[in-house]
Amino acid sequence: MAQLLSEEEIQQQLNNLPGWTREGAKLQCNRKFKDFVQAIEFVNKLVEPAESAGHHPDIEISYNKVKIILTTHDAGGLTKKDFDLAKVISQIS
Ligand SMILES: C[C@H](O)[C@H](O)[C@H]1CNC2=NC(N)=NC(=O)C2=N1
Repeated sequence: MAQLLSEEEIQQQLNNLPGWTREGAKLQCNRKFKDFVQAIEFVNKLVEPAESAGHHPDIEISYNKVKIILTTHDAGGLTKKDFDLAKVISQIS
């Protein structure tokens, strides 16, 4: 099972991850698109990297806005897996 990161490690990782905030045991990112279709296209692009990583974000879609939430459920908090996937998601437009 992935190891929970220390408070210091979490802060270090967050400093290298613009656009993401930490909400307790979760990482969160809000993205806004032109319309619903573009928002769904973005969500579709997350499927392959999430499946490859065996790690799956919670996703909230509201018309043209997408909220992505990452946490490692089986570890009960934030692990390297969350930050690794967050970095990949940040590269997707
Ligand atoms: C067995 C399977 O790999 C696990 O249940 C994975 C699946 N995807 C997951 N995704 C997330 N975000 N957290 C997990 O702990 C998690 N666990």
